Amino acid sequence: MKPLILVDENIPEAELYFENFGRVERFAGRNLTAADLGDAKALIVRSVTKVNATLLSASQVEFVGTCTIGTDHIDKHWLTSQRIGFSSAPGCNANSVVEYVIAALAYAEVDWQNLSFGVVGCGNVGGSVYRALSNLGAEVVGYDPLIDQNKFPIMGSLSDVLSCDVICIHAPLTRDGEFPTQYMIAADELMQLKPGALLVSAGRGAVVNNEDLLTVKKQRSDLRLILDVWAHEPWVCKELLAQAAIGTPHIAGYSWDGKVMGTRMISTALAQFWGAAISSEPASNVVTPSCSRPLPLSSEAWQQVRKIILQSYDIASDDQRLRNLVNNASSREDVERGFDQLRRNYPERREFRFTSPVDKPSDLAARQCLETLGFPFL
Ligand SMILES: NC(=O)C1=CN([C@@H]2O[C@H](COP(=O)(O)OP(=O)(O)OC[C@H]3O[C@@H](n4cnc5c(N)ncnc54)[C@H](O)[C@@H]3O)[C@@H](O)[C@H]2O)C=CC1
Ligand SMILES: O=C(O)C(=O)[C@H](O)COP(=O)(O)O
Repeated sequence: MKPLILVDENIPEAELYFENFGRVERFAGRNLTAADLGDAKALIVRSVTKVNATLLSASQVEFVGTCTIGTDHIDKHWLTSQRIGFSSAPGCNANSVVEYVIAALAYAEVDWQNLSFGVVGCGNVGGSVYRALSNLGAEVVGYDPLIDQNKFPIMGSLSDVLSCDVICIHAPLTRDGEFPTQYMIAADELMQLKPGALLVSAGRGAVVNNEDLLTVKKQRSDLRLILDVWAHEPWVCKELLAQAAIGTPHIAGYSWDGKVMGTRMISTALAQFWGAAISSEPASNVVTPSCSRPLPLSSEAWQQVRKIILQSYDIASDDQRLRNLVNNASSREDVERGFDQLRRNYPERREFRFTSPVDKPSDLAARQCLETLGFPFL
């Protein structure tokens, strides 16, 4: 009999990608316990399942895969000590997060052309955001003390980044090492932000101290917030959400293409671990942003671009669904349950390169800009 592979219910296409080398059974990620593991040989999770000795020490699991970029929910040292195989899916939904940021800017009517952007964490996600914004003609500075400082044209200190018009946070959640990120953006950092600054938080909620954020935002009505991640998920603070220009339930990386890429990358890793045949082309994180810098956009052309971006990704609906949930919930449990439901039932969102706008904009610069973003006009 084929080995049992337990797969989170929120991982699409698992049957397609895993069933030729195992029996797939689904589980609800947030509630998985040691007693549910049975004779599973592989466990495939998302970020809501804490994988550690408590969950696995009495199990037969020999491989853990997470169809996510982030790994802060996994005790990797313990897995290594037990010789349990492990793989994450680096970069699988990086392009989805880039498109989230672009759609959020479009929805908030932030014309990126003459603004300065600071990117905290310049890995697969932050690096792609950096390149996408530079390609669109924005001025970008990165802060990432752990990478080669020549990797991007302009790197600076955290203060340099905090002095920009827009600050995009894409650092992972870490609690140790020389540069831990937990609460790295707290009251002092928030008070440094320039008047009218816009903060985009799409890494992990606890990189930003949410209590400080609420306090500072109440004192500084000039600041604008775009929040996809929350320090105490699945709970969302109603007061903080009310202060956000855009608030979404941790779905920046939830394009259909990004999620399926995660499934494919982990099925490839498991097949390699077991020496099984791979059921599809080997997966990679495919998107290479174009390097051409488009022509400057007139304000009318920018509006054409904005409209097409928002037709492709209706971020307003993501924001509205979260507000409906949080504003109508009668208890903390309601919010937590609803948050997970919004994520489980997330609509199929295709990336820009798979959506053909109905109207081709008449303006050449608008068309070039959209092509730079990946829209397939030609
Ligand atoms: N909102 C969402 O839906 C999603 C959120 N994420 C989050 O974004 C994080 C980043 O993703 P990737 O870029 O793909 O990861 P990555 O591992 O490729 O890059 C992370 C970068 O952050 C840098 N970094 C670490 N500590 C730092 C610090 N103290 N200050 C500044 N930079 C620091 C690292 O050097 C690295 O270059 C993930 O760990 C995950 O938590 C990822 C995908 C979707
Ligand atoms: O890849 C990551 O890291 C993410 O944050 C995911 O996009 C979030 O997905 P879940 O694993 O929390 O469903």
